[in-house]
Amino acid sequence: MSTHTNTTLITLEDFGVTLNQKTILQPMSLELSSQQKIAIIGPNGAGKSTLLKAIMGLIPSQGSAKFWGQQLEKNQQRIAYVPQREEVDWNFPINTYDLVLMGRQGHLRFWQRPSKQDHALVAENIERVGLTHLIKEPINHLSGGQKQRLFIARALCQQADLLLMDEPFAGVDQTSETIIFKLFDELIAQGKTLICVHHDLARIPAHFDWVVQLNQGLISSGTVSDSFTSANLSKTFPNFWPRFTQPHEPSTP
Ligand SMILES: Nc1ncnc2c1ncn2[C@@H]1O[C@H](COP(=O)(O)OP(=O)(O)OP(=O)(O)O)[C@@H](O)[C@H]1O
Repeated sequence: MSTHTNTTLITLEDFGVTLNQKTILQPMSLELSSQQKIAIIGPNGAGKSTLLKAIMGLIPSQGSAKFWGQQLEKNQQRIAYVPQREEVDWNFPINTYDLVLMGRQGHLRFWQRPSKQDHALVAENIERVGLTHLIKEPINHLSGGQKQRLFIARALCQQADLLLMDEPFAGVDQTSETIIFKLFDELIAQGKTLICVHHDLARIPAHFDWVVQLNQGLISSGTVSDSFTSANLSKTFPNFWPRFTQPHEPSTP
């Protein structure tokens, strides 16, 4: 059993994104606690990826985003970002092992070579995501699900406390999905916090604790039981609801 306690991890205040004079995310304020599996959901173009990139400081934003009550720069090493698969150059000439080893970079001074412990951590995390047999393969030889697991292994090597993942289940086979969800539970038990942009609404109740609903701004943020409701989903997905039905909430005729 975990000895960690939930604390406020992310605090956004009037946090918004405007790019090329277009408002992508209206200013929002919210708090997210640690040691939870948090899903970010919303229709295409809702601003889900934008929110992750903006809080990671990869694109400009307005307002304030704090991690453990401090600016990003103070905590960068404690946060791992797993980008959407399409954003990675899979033809980059690097193999599975070396890509995961990159997760250790932030822990090394520029003159230091990876230590025995660094290499042990790489091997351990590659094993954890079930890719040991592909250790020497160039990354573009991996399947969709294996590619997602590869980046999760790199994030694990970083030994981050917060993992921000942009659609880690996109194009993932059943084996990879099972491995990743199991890993999520192990990470939560270790006190980590996971934030995932997620598309599969049917998986939310079973696999996530908290859900943030976006549609060009914040629609709702709350526990799955309180906030994953038809009322909120119809605001988040106005063009599709009631085509979506919640697994635990029968649709009304
Ligand atoms: N640099 C940019 N300049 C202007 N608009 C942008 C820029 N980057 C993204 N956008 C727009 O911001 C909106 C939100 O994009 P984003 O990728 O965050 O959506 P998303 O919710 O992740 O969508 P999806 O589910 O399709 O991945 C889109 O309308 C997109 O066209």
